[in-house]
Amino acid sequence: MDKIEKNLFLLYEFAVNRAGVGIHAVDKSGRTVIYNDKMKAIEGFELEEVGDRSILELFNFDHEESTLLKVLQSGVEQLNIKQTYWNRNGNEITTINDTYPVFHHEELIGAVEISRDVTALEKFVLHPLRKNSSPVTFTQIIAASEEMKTVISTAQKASSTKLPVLLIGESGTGKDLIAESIHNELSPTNGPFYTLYCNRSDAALIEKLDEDLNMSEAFTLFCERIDLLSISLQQNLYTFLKNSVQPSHQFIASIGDDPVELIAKGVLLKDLYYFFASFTIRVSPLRKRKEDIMPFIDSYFARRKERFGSSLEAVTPEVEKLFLRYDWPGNMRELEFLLDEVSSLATTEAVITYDMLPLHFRLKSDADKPTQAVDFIVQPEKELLPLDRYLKEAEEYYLQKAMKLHDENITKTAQALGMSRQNLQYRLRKLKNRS
Ligand SMILES: Nc1ncnc2c1ncn2[C@@H]1O[C@H](COP(=O)(O)OP(=O)(O)OP(=O)(O)O)[C@@H](O)[C@H]1O
Repeated sequence: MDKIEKNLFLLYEFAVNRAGVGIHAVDKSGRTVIYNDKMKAIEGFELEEVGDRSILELFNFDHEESTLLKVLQSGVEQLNIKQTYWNRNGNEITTINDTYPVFHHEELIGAVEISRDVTALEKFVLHPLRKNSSPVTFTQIIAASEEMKTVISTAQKASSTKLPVLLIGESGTGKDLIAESIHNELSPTNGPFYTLYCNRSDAALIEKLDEDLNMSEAFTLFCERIDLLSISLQQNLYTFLKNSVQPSHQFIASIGDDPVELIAKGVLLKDLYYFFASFTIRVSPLRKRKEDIMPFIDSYFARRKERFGSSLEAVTPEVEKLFLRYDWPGNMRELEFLLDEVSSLATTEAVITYDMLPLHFRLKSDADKPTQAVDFIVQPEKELLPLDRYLKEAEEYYLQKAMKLHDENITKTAQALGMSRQNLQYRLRKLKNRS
């Protein structure tokens, strides 16, 4: 490389690494030649792990499953392909990908994938019922169970003291909703409500908090899932919080598990825990307060009717029984997604019947009735599924069970299933995209 070319290369390299989109380029044999910083953040790989390795080897998938390879083979671009998956660090990511073949003098020399991380946007779009409506208040939180009633009354007390609050609960139990309700209950009212999505925060973002938050106006800062930040970023966050404490600001954080265990495992900084722990609110998983299920469904139908004129207003007793028996590992979020899925397919129906439930849910929720599994698969009165669809559903069911058995640990599950970690992760990601 002469000097001009070398300088140009350095400039390109600089630009590629500062780009706000993920860039992954492979040469014509499928070997990775460019893997920029944003792509590393999205997928959770390091260049050393990816560089000079074929993507087939890296992700352990078949030719037809990789868009980069598809494009290499066909020479045809693939645009706007949306993917949602868990990256290598266990974070759920949604990207929109454009993949292009690259030609030089009409000869194909490689392919480039450009990924836009739309995770935050997706989060916004996925909750149109909530985000487009008026600010969240305690009255919108379904609390039929004694557990949730206690949560609400403790949260109301917290908002009257303005002390920092720590919300503890599994994913999807409603911690965000409670945080926003505390903010909207404050008196006098606070200015803006900021959410720091810790599972997507990088060092720069935490450093920028100082610049981004206007310290002179009263605000609420909700640090969502601080346990997902690295310990060094938790330390940075703690330093920032300590220096910005003012009586007018409200600080709230959430974590996904018991703090004592998280501290013992070394994933939660003790100082940060103590900062928020003045008011600790534990939100039980939905399986421990099933009284909230049916009232939530009623309120879901009412909101849908009001916003979209939907005709749905009930579920059959059979579906109700199934919902009350099922454990809802994804809590209210899982129930809400399921209702979204069923409602989007409904036309004029007023009642959700068992047949309207998606197959993946029927398989999961019938899991505790193994003796009926065979009857369920082949029922004389129902049409048989095409084999490939059935196999896909069975794969999803089996992988989910295996993950649950190994506490959602990908490495252990992959070992048990006799496959590589990347292969399992890739399959889970693919199933997620289908659902
Ligand atoms: N008690 C409830 N009443 C009404 N809606 C609820 C309730 N609990 C949860 N939801 C709804 O379920 C979805 C998930 O809730 P939310 O995002 O608050 O959960 P979370 O505990 O903060 O999850 P994560 O830890 O993954 O951030 C949201 O759409 C929320 O509106």
